[in-house]
Parts: sequence; structure tokens; C-alpha cells
Amino acid sequence: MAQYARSPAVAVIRLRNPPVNTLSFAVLQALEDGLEKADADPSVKAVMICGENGKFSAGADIRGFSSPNRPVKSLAALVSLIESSKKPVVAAIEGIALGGGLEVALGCHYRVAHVKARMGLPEVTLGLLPGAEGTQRLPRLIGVPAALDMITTGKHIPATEALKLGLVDEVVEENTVEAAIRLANKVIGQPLGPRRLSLKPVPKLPDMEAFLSQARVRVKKQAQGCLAPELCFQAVRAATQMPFADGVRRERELFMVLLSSGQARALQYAFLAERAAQKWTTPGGASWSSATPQPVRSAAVIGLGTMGRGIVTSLVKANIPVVALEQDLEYLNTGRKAVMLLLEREAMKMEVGAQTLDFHNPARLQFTVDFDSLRDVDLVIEAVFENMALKKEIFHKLSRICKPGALLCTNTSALNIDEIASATSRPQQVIGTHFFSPAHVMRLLEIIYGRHTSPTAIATAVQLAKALKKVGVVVGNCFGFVGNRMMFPYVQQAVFLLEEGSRPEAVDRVLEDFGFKIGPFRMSDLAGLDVGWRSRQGQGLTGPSVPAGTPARQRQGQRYSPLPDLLCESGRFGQKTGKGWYQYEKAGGRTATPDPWLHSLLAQYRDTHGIEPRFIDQEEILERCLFSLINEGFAILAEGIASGPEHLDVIYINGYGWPKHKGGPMFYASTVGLPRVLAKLHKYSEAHPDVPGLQPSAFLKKLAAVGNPPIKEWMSYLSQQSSRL
Ligand SMILES: CCC/C=C/C(=O)SCCNC(=O)CCNC(=O)[C@H](O)C(C)(C)COP(=O)([O-])OP(=O)([O-])OC[C@H]1O[C@@H](n2cnc3c(N)ncnc32)[C@H](O)[C@@H]1OP(=O)([O-])[O-]
Repeated sequence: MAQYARSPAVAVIRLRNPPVNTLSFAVLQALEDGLEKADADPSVKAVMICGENGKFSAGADIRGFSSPNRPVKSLAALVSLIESSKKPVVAAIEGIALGGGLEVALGCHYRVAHVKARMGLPEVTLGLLPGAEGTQRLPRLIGVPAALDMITTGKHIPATEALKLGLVDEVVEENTVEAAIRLANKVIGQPLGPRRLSLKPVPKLPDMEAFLSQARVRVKKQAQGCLAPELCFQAVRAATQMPFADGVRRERELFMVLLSSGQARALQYAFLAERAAQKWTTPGGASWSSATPQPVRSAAVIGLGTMGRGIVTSLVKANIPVVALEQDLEYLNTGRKAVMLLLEREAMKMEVGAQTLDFHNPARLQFTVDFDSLRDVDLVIEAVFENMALKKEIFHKLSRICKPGALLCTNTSALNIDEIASATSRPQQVIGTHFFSPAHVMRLLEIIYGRHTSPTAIATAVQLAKALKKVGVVVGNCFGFVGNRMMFPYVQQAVFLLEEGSRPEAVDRVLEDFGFKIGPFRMSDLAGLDVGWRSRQGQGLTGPSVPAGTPARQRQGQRYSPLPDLLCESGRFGQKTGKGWYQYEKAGGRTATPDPWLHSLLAQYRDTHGIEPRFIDQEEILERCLFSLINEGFAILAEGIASGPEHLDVIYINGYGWPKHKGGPMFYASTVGLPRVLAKLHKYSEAHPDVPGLQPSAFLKKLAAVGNPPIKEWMSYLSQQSSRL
């Protein structure tokens, strides 16, 4: 709703729709009523619009875009109504003015912002454009380069930058509403023509055409398959080429194209999925709504390898004092240098000096080899390499040394949390925190609870993720957890496709064209092929512990490909050795080139094993890789390892480079249609009966059988009994 009040000559209209004052129909209607009332009242000389609870508005309701009654046209009409008011209208921007919220403010004749307010037109990140005439007004106010930047990136800018750009007229540190009322009183009677943005010309550039053509190339490059940035560009270009009314018509046409696109639906789903994933529950009944986190005022990190360094950097950036521990002075010194380098770089990027991050202060960041220094910390993150015996030894020590109540986290990508916790006397405080490399950059944090992990421990880890500006997703304990478990069948299919006739570059191209940042073979080369090799050796799948007489391409009755093992046996570990599935310019090089050596290895391999190579088309590559990954996702949901498909999608978007405009693997499956996914899995599993990853999961079959329900209803078809935990 919008509340109407008076401050003698100024009518005050307050947008009220908690928590972020989205512009629902009711809010728009009340805003319109308020404007009409102010217009009709001769004692009102000016109007001030502000938001309830220190927030102006987060714009249109994202949940409303899929509704047939979406308020697109009425929002644009309302912005015009504000602008055409005969009495001056001032926006008092506190907290946020985003999307339609900022467009309302652009309709106002003046804007006053609080110094801590942020403004932006993030529609592009939702697959849309600012369709309430924002693409036409903003360039008139702040010029084409700045407007194009804001509209095509969707970035939020602070009030101080908004002031420099001319987006707001005043920035205040005290009460914004009072400052806006003061301004409203001051401008009573002044001509409004020059303040109406629709009447202003777009500021000229010396060579607008050249600027626009360069900008278009930049926008296309950054878009990575997303439609919205290009259409945002076209709408802004229209502002430079047409009168306001024609530009608005063009904006509306482009908006409708985007609104009906699958990409907009996927991106809006991804936004809401990220919020849904914060609402964790466990099959044991623990939940975000009842668990309370413990404060984390200090932390320790054990192990300063690649992961540990990134984790220390993240903690320092979040202003949490850290003790960094290594096993001996040599490792400690190497780790310290690397961490300092990372922090220097981060400080430069953040445009704050090392002094603000304060990492030279031993009270903020301390390096040690002494376990006793961990006595008083609130939380420890162990980040040594993946070795169960070593991790158990460390946790045993921690359980003796750390203060009661300290949260004990293990950074692992696959190891059993319960087994690690069994080495302590306090398994309720042990939890998995799976960071992704580089840990100070990647947004995902998989949070893995064990059999005994307490709800408080889970809530504390979730809170930590927030403090680190990461997306924490709570999942159950199983081999590979969610992300890597779904990745296994995907990579397995990619390798089987090579055996059958394809090449790494062909498989990668198909998945990169789909939208992945890198395909499975470039990803393996980047991560290092030796990691999986060691794990397979540990599982007895390769190496000397494989019993004599085991068929080369079979393990426990299932199809197995020794190809990755053969590469490792030749010392090809990927980028770090300059050779893997591709060749690189040097060890540590990053430019992947197809390798004739590998092609001839594949030919020889097929000869040796009597495989007749065949041409494999793009459809088969895509379906076998993606549908086997999705199939595993259904098994994970059925086992209660994750609370919903949104959790899996958030993990894939933020940790595995899944294209956000395709909404995540489970959302993608819902758009393909579950009966089709099922039929394809049936087809491929019939052709490859010895590959369990292609056999459709019972949950997928059930959902297809009940008529392909929408994704938000999937979990209601899961009976409680099927939960494994
Ligand atoms: C008409 C044509 C042109 C106009 C287009 C538009 O305006 S497009 C829109 C352009 N605007 C945007 O893209 C802004 C998108 N929003 C944001 O960027 C952030 O939410 C934030 C910065 C507003 C607050 O961040 P924060 O970390 O403080 O909090 P938080 O993120 O956890 O959110 C709290 C709750 O609010 C909910 N919610 C929030 N916004 C919307 C919304 N617009 N809609 C619906 N719901 C919204 C959110 O789901 C959550 O609900 P839950 O899960 O508790 O039920």
C-alpha cells in the first residue's frame, strides 16, 4: 500500500509493502490515488514519495512476471503521471531504489538520497529491461555511456556515485525524508519543464555512432548467450535515435520479447531459487526457522594450500580475525607470502587500502604452527588435503584443544563427515564446508551436515556463508555431496563418448555452446586429472590393488573407462603439466589446443578394445551428459540429501558454471519436460545397460507418471519414507 499524509504544504506518500516495498498492483493503485488527492487539494503545493522501513523500493514484484495480470503497463503509466504532475514531486531514496523503484524516482522532478542508499536497474539480470520508460529517461538524465553501463550490467551504484552522475540532486547523511520535504518546500513555484526528463534531449556525444558500435561489441561479449543485454542496448540506442514517445514504444516491444523468453523465466527462477535455498531443512526436522546461529567473532584455518589461502582471504575480507595454521615453518612461510599477495590484490580491487582490510595487524591475521593458538577461536576451518587419516588426526586434536562450543568445519569435496566427526568428542559441532576454488572468488559454499550435527552448527555455517558474501547451500552427507555427485555421471558420459568415437574438443564445444563456461575436458585439465586418479586408486578402481584378470573396461559388473588413468600414467595431469585431454603452450599454460597425440591414443585404444568408432551427433552428446547429471539430481532429492530442486540449481549456477539463463539443471529438466528426459534416459540405458547412471531414477519416473508437475510441486510427490536419513 501507499500511505498518504501531510507535512503542511507537502503531501507525503509512503510506499509500504514489506519487506522491500515491491510495486504490487495495490501499491501502484494507492500511489495513483495519493497523487490524485494531492493534485485535487489546493493547500498541497508539492509531493514527496518515500518508502517504509528505510527502503524506497526494490521495484516490480519478481513473482508477478509470470502472472497474466502483471503490472507492466500501469507502472509506466504511473511514472508518466508522476512526471506530468503540476506540483513538484521529490523522491526521498533510502536503502534501495531498484528496477521499477528507480523508474518511479526518475518520474519524480527531484531526487534526494541517503548516503548509504544504492540505486540500479537490475532488470537485465532477470532477463528483462527497465520497461517503465527507464531506458528512455535515464540516458536523458545521466548521458548515454553511464546509462548504458547501468542498464546493460544491472549494477547497483552507491549514492555518492549517483550524485556524481547527476542521478540524484542531493545526498544527505541525516534524515532523508526531512531533507526531501525541505527541498520540496524550496522548489514550490519553480518551473517544472526542465525537470521533466521526457522533455529533455539525450546529451550528445562527439561521435555517438562510433560509441554505440563499440559498446555493442562489449555488451555482446559480456552477455555470454544472454539475450537481455543486447535488447537493453537496443532500447538505449532507440533513445538516441527517436523522440521520447517512439523510444517508449520501442522499449515496450523489446520488453515484450524478453518477457516471453525462456531466459527471463529461468533468470527470475534463479533469483528466487537463491532465496529459497536459504530456507534449509533436514529430514530430522531441523530448520532455518527454528535454529539460531552462534556469533563468529574469530576463526582459524588449518592448512595454507590453495584452498586454505582463499579461505583466509575470504575471512579477512569479511572482517573476521583469523589464525592461520600450518604444519611447519617452511609451509607457513610459503603460505603467508601467498595469502599476503592475495590480500594485497583484493585490497586493490576493493579500492580500499591494505589499511582498511588491516591484514598486517596480528590481531586481525596471525600465522602460527602452534595448535594451542586455536584455543579461543569460535570456529575452525580445516583445509588440509583430502586424506581421511590426516583429517581425523586433526579433528581429534581440535576436539581436545578448542573451547567448548567452537564450530569445527572440514573443507572437503567428498569425504564422509560422520567419519571425521567420529574422531572428536563433539560430533554435534562438526560440519562440512565445501569451498570452491578459488575460495575467495567463488560464491558457492556447500554446507554438509552429518548424522550428529546440531541445528545451531548448521545455522552458524549458513550465517558464516552470508558474512563471507557467499551462497551457502545446506545438504546431507553422501559421497561427493550434491555438486560432485551429480558431476560424476556427467564426466563419465563425456569419457564414454570419447571411447565410442568422439573427441574432447567436440564434447566440450557442445557443452560450451549450451552455455557452460568450460566443457568437461577443459574443466578436468584445469582441476588436474591426478585428483580423480588418486581417488580411484583409493577406491581400488585402478592401480596395483585391482585384482588380476579384471576386465580393462569393467568394474563390479559396470562399465568403466580406463582412459583417464592411461593419461595419468603418461604423466598427463592437465594444465599443470602442459598436457592432459589437450596440449598447452607450457606447463601451467591456459590455452588448450587439440592434441594429435591424444587422437592417436584414442584410435589405438578403440582398436585394442575392438570398439568401432561412430559419429556422435550434438544431441546425443548433450543429452547423455546433461540427462545423466539431472538423473542423479532426482536420486539426491529422493534420498533427502537436499531439500528441493532449487538447492541443486543454486549449487550448479554458483559452483559449476551452469548458465544462469538456463536456470540450473533441475529447472532445465522442467523446461525440457520430464517425460522427454525419461524417454531419452530409457533409450540410452537400453543402448548401455551396464551404465547405472543412465537408468532413470525412481523419482523421475514417478514425476513423469503423475503428469510432469511444475517444479515447485515436485517435493510434494516424495513420500517421507523414501528419505534415506
Ligand atoms: C515493470 C517493468 C520494469 C520493472 C521491472 C522491475 O522492477 S524487476 C525487479 C527489479 N528489482 C530487483 O531486481 C531487485 C531484486 N532484489 C534484490 O536485489 C535484493 O532482494 C535486495 C537488494 C532488494 C534486498 O536484499 P537482501 O539481501 O536484503 O534480502 P533478500 O534478497 O533476501 O530479499 C528479501 C525478501 O524480499 C524478496 N524480494 C526482494 N526483491 C524482490 C522483488 N523485486 N520482487 C519480489 N520479491 C523480492 C526476496 O525474495 C526475499 O523474500 P523471502 O525469500 O524472504 O520470501
